[in-house]
Amino acid sequence: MKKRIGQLIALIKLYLNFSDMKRTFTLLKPFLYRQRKAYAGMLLLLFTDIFLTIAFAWFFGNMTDAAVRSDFNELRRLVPIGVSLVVLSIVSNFASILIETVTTNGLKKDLKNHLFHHMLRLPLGRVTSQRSGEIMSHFTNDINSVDGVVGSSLIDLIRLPLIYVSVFIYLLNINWKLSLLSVSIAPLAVVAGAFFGLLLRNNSRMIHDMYGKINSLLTESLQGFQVIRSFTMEKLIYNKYASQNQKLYDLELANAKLSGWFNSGGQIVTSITYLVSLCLGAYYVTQNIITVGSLLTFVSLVNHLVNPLTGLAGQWAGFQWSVSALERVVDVLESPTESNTLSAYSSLNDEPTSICFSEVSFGYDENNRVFEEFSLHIPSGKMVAIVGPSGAGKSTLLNLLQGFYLPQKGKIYIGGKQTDEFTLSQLRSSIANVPQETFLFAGTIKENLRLALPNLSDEQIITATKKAEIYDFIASLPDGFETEIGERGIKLSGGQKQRMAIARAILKDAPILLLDEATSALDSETEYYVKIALESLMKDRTTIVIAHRLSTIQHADIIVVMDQGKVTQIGSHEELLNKEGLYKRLHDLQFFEKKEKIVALNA
Ligand SMILES: Nc1ncnc2c1ncn2[C@@H]1O[C@H](COP(=O)(O)OP(=O)(O)OP(=O)(O)O)[C@@H](O)[C@H]1O
Repeated sequence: MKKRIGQLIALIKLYLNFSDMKRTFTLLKPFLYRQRKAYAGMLLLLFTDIFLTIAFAWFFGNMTDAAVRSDFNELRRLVPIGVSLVVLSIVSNFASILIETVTTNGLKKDLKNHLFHHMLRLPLGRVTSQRSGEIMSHFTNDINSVDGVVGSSLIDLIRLPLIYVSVFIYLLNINWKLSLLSVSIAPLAVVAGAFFGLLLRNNSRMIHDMYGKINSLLTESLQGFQVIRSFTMEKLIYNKYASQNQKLYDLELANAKLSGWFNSGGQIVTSITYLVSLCLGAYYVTQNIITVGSLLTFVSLVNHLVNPLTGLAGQWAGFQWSVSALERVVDVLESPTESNTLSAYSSLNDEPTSICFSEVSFGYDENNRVFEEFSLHIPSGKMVAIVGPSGAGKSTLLNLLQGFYLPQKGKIYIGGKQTDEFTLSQLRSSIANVPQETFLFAGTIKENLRLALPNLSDEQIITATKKAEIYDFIASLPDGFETEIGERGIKLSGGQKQRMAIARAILKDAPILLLDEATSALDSETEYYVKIALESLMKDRTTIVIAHRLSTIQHADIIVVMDQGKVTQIGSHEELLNKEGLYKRLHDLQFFEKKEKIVALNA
């Protein structure tokens, strides 16, 4: 019981905390402003709507009175007015639908573009720390839930009170006692609305979170489909999905019940008001206090007294639904980006350039450092190989150099200039990277190769693929360079993907070349030829090579041995072999392993 009261108090505090709403509207302000013309149109239609509401009630009452009096002249005068009102109503409805689409869908489109623009500029760590399904649900579910705070919902915040006041004033003129009695029920509707809004907001928040979770599960299931198959996880993953779906269903059901109660409450208030006005009004007619027409005008307008109140409360509920979705989007949009503009290729210079890490300290999380005061100088145009055990920080070094992460301490220099003197576009355009895992986009082979540089000619592409030893394979395909390779390049083998990545690096033609296990997926023969191509590519470039197989880096100008984020040895292959240390141990291990394999094959 105590716990429940505590929960309720926490909920009320949350509800009365308007900072989320403030954040949401700060986010929406420029997008609403962009639709200002449409909103001006909506305001115009709003006054037309109020005019039509009262005019129809007036028309209805006057027609009735004229009929009761058998006044044909009056009827003849009224009919064209009625027709005009109907025409105006049709035009205004059509315009409302059109303007509603412009404001709501236009805003959603702009907001989605803005979110994607922002997401593309977020630091890598921020994006990779969130599950991709969660991010997807911002675009699919969260932004699409914006309807409660924009378009007609926003205008309703003005429209409903205005209708309320206008109708009330008009009804006062008919009979003030009847009018006052009709509005006496108003506070009940307001209190009920506020209470249901409170419950709905909390539920809405949980529903949006659940959408995010389910989206994540679905995305991961598709991405890891092969793993699911090989570990026979189908039943497990299905049960997880079904259970999350059940939770979503329960939450949505609870929401529906709340909305149901809320609507029924509104209906009760409306019906009571209607019945009371009708009974009392009928009595006034019998006493000749008001005419039959006035009574009809009154009862047809009295709904507009209660509806704005229940409508406002309903608006409030929709508002809560939207705010709870948009605050998830605001969380992303408030994350600082690494640049103000979207990066695009920006050539710096083709000259080989030196690289220097000076007392760099870095950890993916502050308390868990990968590097502590790490320093390394790589002379311009040289090939440096980095070896060391798994987890030593080799790939992290390449991540830092490309500005994917920023060091917590220390500096990185390229050609004597600190990296933050370059724009991120310049920095990344001057580096060609062949990562450990090749990512290819769904599309054709040519489209994937064209990513390397803008305006590549077909000849350049053919030459690069020949150097990367992938041309013959591409030429053997029925569609050649136009072959679709599937999502993530699923239709290519690991070695083929790796050669595509090498071809891309050749095409990029950047002064710095990073090769992270770039030939690990190739068979010995292909590796031999690809290495020849890479060696010619390395000429006049500063190259960092990460390799586990020491046989592939024996000709490196400098070999750096890393262990636990520190340089433990540095020198040429021969120098390091003549010293006791990690390099010699790794070399001996690999050498004997190879020898054992040859002996086994010969046996
Ligand atoms: N995105 C990340 N977030 C958090 N920690 C990470 C991330 N990437 C790597 N690490 C951690 O940083 C350390 C260094 O990883 P890194 O990938 O640089 O090692 P490596 O020497 O390249 O290893 P390998 O030879 O296995 O590729 C490891 O302890 C790893 O767990």
